[in-house]
Amino acid sequence: MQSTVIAPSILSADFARLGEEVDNVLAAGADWVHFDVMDNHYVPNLTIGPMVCEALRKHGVTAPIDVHLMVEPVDALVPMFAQAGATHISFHPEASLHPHRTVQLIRASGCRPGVVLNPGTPVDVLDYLLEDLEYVLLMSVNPGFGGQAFIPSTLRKTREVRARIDALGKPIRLEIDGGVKPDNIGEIAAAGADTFVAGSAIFGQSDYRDVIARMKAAVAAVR
Ligand SMILES: O=C(CO)[C@H](O)[C@H](O)COP(=O)(O)O
Repeated sequence: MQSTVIAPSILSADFARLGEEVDNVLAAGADWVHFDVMDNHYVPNLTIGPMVCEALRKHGVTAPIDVHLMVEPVDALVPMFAQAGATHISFHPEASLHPHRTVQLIRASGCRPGVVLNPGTPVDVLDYLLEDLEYVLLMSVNPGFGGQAFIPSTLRKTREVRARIDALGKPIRLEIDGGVKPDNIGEIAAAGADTFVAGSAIFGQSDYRDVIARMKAAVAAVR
């Protein structure tokens, strides 16, 4: 079983104080930094690029940086993020002309590859990709914005992908992103997830340590 990872999404951080916000969530017990890249093309929003990732590394952040590319096309950004200090890079397979080649490119760039399934994307997209991945990211909201409600069918999809990973027998992480909160993270973990992205649930609270501890306790109670 993979260790539990809590990955705060900096989409909900105070961007005017980003370095300090990231320091604070990591000091409060977060494991990874989740870095949402939106291009106003693949998704109807615009966020941050490799320069901000590099700035976090220069600021002294040493934790894994989990870059979620909500962009189309994908490949040109992969080496840029690898160079900027990303450790994990995930992308939406329908946004790449050759998704398997993109997986190879991420690995060749020195990062861990993941693919992202939107709420309406069938799990079959994993058929010929899963064995070459380090993680699968299931979106539990439609991508583009923080603060949306968790879509319940994600639990069924989480169980389906968990079964595929277990059948393969490889240490592939199963990450869930969107509407994850202390009061639903337990059932998400029980469905088979081990890696949890949370934006508004963490950055919307004043006490990051308390909310991260409550999330980890809820996961530990079912794993
Ligand atoms: O990828 C995302 C949106 O596309 C965000 O990471 C996600 O929505 C997290 O925000 P919240 O926890 O507030 O739902």
